[in-house]
Amino acid sequence: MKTAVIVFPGSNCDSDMFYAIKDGLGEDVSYVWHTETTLDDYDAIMIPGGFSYGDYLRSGAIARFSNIMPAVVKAAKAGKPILGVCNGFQVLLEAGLLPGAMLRNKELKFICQTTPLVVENNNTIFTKEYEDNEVIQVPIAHGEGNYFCDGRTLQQLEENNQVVFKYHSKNPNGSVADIAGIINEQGNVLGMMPHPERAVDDILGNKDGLRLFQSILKHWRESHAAVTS
Ligand SMILES: NC(=O)CC[C@H](N)C(=O)O
Repeated sequence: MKTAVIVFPGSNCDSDMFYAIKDGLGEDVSYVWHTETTLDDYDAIMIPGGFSYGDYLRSGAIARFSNIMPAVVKAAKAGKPILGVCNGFQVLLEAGLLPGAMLRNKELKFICQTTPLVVENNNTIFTKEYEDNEVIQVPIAHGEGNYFCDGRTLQQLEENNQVVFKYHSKNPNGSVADIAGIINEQGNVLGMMPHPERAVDDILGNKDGLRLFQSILKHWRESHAAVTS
């Protein structure tokens, strides 16, 4: 599986994502600078965390107009797995690839801590390696993680099982319905505020994030085998 990690000016979790794929998963991975215009060579696309364009206007609002974004939209339409973590989630929202918007944390403070999450939907290409309703520990690190959408959108998200992760026991940022991560209707674009790439090795404290990447790889291997057999 060939994975692209998109890099914008101000991305700062690109190396974490790169090594989660390279060392954690043992798969081929490349950085792709935001001025590039194609992702055709890649099987999976990662949009990492950080402060793209300094979070000016709104987090992700400028990165969303980068040259690489039409290729991200094309990959999304083609059904390739696309994972946006933290600032990556914010970019996906701004690009309209996921519904809703991100507000500043309720307490108006940047929060950096390991946080328990519930796997609300383990029937996705990103979460097959988790148990349903499993509680996992994943770090968060954000100032704008207060996910918001209107009531109708929330109802649709809940009805379609598009809420993939919720905060468990304590909501750190005030997000609607304790949402920590959502997937698109097609099931191939996941945005989440917590950082699974920071939980892929015992030396980082835990490996609960690794199974997310293993799920993507398993899905890719299964669909690849189906195509070639
Ligand atoms: N770690 C990150 O991606 C930070 C996200 C973001 N720019 C924020 O603070 O809200």
